[in-house]
Amino acid sequence: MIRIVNLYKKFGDFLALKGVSFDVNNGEVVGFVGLNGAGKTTTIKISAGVNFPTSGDVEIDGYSITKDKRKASRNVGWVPELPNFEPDVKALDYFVYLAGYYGISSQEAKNLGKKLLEEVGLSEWMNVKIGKFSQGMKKRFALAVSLAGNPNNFLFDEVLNGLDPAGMQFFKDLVIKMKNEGRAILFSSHILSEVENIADRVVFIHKGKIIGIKKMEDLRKMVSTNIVKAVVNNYNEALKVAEKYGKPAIVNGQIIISDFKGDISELSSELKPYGLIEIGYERQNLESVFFQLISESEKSESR
Ligand SMILES: Nc1ncnc2c1ncn2[C@@H]1O[C@H](COP(=O)(O)OP(=O)(O)OP(=O)(O)O)[C@@H](O)[C@H]1O
Repeated sequence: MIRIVNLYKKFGDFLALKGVSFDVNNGEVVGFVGLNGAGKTTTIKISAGVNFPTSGDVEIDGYSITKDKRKASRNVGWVPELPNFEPDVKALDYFVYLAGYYGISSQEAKNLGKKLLEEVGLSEWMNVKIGKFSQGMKKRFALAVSLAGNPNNFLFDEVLNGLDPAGMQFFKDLVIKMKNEGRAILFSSHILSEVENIADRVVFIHKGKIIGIKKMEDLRKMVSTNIVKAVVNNYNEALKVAEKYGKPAIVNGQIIISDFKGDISELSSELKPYGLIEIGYERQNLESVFFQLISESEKSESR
């Protein structure tokens, strides 16, 4: 189990994490979703023990990553967004070297490396230098390394980014397998629909704060069809009009009215004086639910 407790992280004067707390239970996949720069990687690096929090802590199966780092980090595997390995070393040799950190002897590591590199689809590449690997192959290699200590908890940071469809399916299938084995998995993405078929719950982060924790089934229920989108010149006045028709918010320079009630042609006439450019029903998808949460959080922030 991964327990993230009130994490704060400062980079100079910039507060990148502002009290991040949530749990990932055993046998659960938690999607960790936020826009670029939201704080996902910072949270994950702290949880992996490769970065320190300014305050707060992460417990991995009860071990504190700040006070009992050795035990905690042994129990967590981490697949980074952009794995960075020594380019001139062959995959299997590198695996043996890295497995040394887990206290695995070199003969044992060699056998384990062969098995794990095969499992992640790199059997043909064991004696090839990592510098020759594509980004997707580096992620598979990072996965093999993270499996070396057979940890019960995993952190996947934007692993699907830049992968081909076969690579994406490989990682998704693996995550489901790990979940069924009872492991705790935190899986970050900036695209909610990417985690749709694997996550049990989704933790939304925005500007260093958790802005919502939702069960996947509840998120699906939120995807309704009664959404209207309008583009106007004068947003402030148009917003007041839109309030009569539902719950409006400005998202990406558009007025998005959720829970829309009424007649769209009447609204269209009412918005004309405010420079109406475009209006129509929005095909609602999971991503609009994500943007809705962001816009609600921005609104409450400005209050
Ligand atoms: N080493 C650092 N020094 C200064 N600022 C940093 C550093 N690392 C991250 N930040 C800042 O902290 C914020 C959160 O960054 P982080 O990488 O955690 O976001 P993210 O959600 O993972 O985004 P992305 O999807 O782009 O990776 C950003 O504003 C980023 O610029």
